[in-house]
Amino acid sequence: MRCTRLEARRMLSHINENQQPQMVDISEKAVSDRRAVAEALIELPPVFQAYVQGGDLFLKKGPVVQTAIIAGTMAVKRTAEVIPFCHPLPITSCRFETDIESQESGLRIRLRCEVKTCDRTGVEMESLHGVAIAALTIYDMAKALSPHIVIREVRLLAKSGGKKTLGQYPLYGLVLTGGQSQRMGQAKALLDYYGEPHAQYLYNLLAQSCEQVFLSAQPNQWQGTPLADLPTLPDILPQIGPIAGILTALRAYPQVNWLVVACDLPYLTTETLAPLLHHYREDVVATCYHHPQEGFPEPLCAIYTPQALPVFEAAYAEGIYCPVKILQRSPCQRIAPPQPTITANINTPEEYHEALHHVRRP
Ligand SMILES: Nc1nc2c(ncn2[C@@H]2O[C@H](COP(=O)(O)OP(=O)(O)OP(=O)(O)O)[C@@H](O)[C@H]2O)c(=O)[nH]1
Ligand SMILES: [Mg+2]
Repeated sequence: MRCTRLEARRMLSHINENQQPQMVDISEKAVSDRRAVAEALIELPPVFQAYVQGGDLFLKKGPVVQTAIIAGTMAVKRTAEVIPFCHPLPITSCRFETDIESQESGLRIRLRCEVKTCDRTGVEMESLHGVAIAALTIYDMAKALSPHIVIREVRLLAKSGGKKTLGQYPLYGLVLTGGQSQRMGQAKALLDYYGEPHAQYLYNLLAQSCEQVFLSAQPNQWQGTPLADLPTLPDILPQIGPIAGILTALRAYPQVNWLVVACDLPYLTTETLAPLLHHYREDVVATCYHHPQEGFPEPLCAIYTPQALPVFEAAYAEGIYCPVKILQRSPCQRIAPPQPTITANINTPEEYHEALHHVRRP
């Protein structure tokens, strides 16, 4: 598989000019507050159920969950000693949340570890190391009673901090390109307003403020085109309009903010996107522009929070596929567009030729 230009640039910082691995140089990065949350699930057979008491599991070696938290906290502080290219960081907070669930099949212990620092790089390795060692400690404390213990789903739930985050979540970008462009008669994502395919232009624009950007498309839609190398999230739902792309993205990365834009918006620039980023709110489903005349919310130039996933799932289950309707019935923050044209989408060849006059000012 060919790697994208972005991946190539990222990979380069992990190797030196002699192709040897090295620690990424973060000397020039800005210091900022950073947070990461990781989770692990541990499954234990039914024999353990008799030992649960007040949120812990009391076995011969002692209180299992409490001991795991201590082990995990120590692990968090020593991550850089264990993982070769990990930077040592001052940990300003380390908190575990635990939950024991009793099921027919046995016990399920869920461990979450939230780590904070204020530094030049993130603490995701620290939170992952913390839950991994806490889970191994549970295994060690419990194995004498039964070795049939499974540690599963050690994963990162959230990471924030640095430039490309909003509130407590990282910002990801999605350029919707999965439509059929029937009215245009040619792919809208490939139209040229600024000297390159417009989806490429929007990808670059979003990459200025987003940690990762994806094209939302049909599987293999852009093979053999200039967009082929861009990271893509292929729809996992039928081609029922933009909701298919938005829901695919929300499901794939539920713990991020999504800046979603349609590929047929020619007037988006750093300046016209700035108010959305500036007015972002975490306690709503989306922050979006409203249409100056009609007054409805524009869902295809908006920032969605993780709250959008259950809202879109419910709408999809009810057969409501129109994103405008979904936003109209959800708590969202609408802001006035700095220019009325920002939300103008271009659907026909006539509109395209007209728009070219406006975007290419001398
Ligand atoms: N991922 C994804 N994006 C879609 C889908 N349908 C439409 N879009 C995108 O959503 C945005 C708005 O859609 P429309 O204006 O209807 O665009 P379109 O469907 O390509 O154009 P028409 O065929 O003329 O309706 C565009 O950026 C489309 O590429 C879909 O099923 N999946
Ligand atoms: Mg359409």
